[in-house]
Amino acid sequence: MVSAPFGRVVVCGVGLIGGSFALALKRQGLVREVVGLGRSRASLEEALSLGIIDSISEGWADALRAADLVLLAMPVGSMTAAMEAMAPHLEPQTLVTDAGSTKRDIVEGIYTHLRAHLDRIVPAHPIAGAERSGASAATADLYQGRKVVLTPLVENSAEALARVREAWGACGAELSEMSPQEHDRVFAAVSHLPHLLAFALVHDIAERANSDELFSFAASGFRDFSRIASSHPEMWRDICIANRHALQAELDTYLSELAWIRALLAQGDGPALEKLFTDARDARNAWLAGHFKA
Ligand SMILES: NC(=O)c1ccc[n+]([C@@H]2O[C@H](COP(=O)([O-])OP(=O)(O)OC[C@H]3O[C@@H](n4cnc5c(N)ncnc54)[C@H](O)[C@@H]3O)[C@@H](O)[C@H]2O)c1
Ligand SMILES: O=C(O)C(=O)C[C@]1(C(=O)O)C=C[C@@H](O)C=C1
Repeated sequence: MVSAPFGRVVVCGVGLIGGSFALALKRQGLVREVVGLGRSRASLEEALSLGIIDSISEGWADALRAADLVLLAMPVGSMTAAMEAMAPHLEPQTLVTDAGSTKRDIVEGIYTHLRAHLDRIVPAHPIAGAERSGASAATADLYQGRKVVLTPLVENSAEALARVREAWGACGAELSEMSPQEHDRVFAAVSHLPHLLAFALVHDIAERANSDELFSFAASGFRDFSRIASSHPEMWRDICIANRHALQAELDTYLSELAWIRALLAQGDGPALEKLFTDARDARNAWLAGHFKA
């Protein structure tokens, strides 16, 4: 239950994630106007024509005037600069959240550039998305029934935290909280590594002399494994660089697993291979059925 509407909401980076947030709040009747801010005039015009935003702002000074809530939804590598630019214009009533896929770097940026506003900046990460990007991919129900992880700052006021929880909750999300460190470790394993592997496999196939032949026979197994290699390269560059330490650790663990599997193949050890596949299938099926400790 949301206690009061948000009035003026500013979305910086009106793509899949920012656009879906705006549409969800609009559908709930929780916002009087959504102001869009971004890097590309053409994509903001598109968001305007799709009814995702109500106006385009030329800069932070104009956008932040009487703003109730700001969502930062551009690639994580651009967020720190945005924080620096917005700092002089942030008014005392304005709440800020973000949608960045990494959290340690975002929290570091907040402490560097928005120190005077720590009570009301609540970092977040919606665990929902797609390989598609841009305003035209945005939908009002993207967050419905999906998780949003908040990494609140100790300085957050109870009221600010409650209001930001209300905003994401109104989008239909289930909320949880963790530290930025834990967040980045968890998502290195279950989001960032899988994307890296998908990009790597497709890149490897594409670079081969007989890639046309290989692609011509690739079917649904390849399609399922590689779907996320259609994701936005800039976004994933930024995520991988921001979380590179945790990601390298995950990559090392994965390389050990591959080395073990390679050894089983070299030994022709069918039973061990079958056990590994059975364990993996059982684990995935249990995950699909929601059988895991929360
Ligand atoms: N796509 C996903 O599955 C997903 C899921 C959860 C979180 N995220 C995070 O959400 C953010 C946005 O991702 P998306 O999928 O909406 O990407 P997107 O490409 O659909 O949208 C990003 C928007 O930001 C704009 N932009 C780029 N650089 C900018 C800058 N310096 N200043 C202002 N605007 C800028 C782009 O023009 C674009 O409109 C990223 O931080 C990403 O890590 C993405
Ligand atoms: O569904 C997809 O295409 C996604 O990649 C979404 C996904 C993920 O599950 O890894 C990607 C990045 C995010 O930060 C959160 C969600």
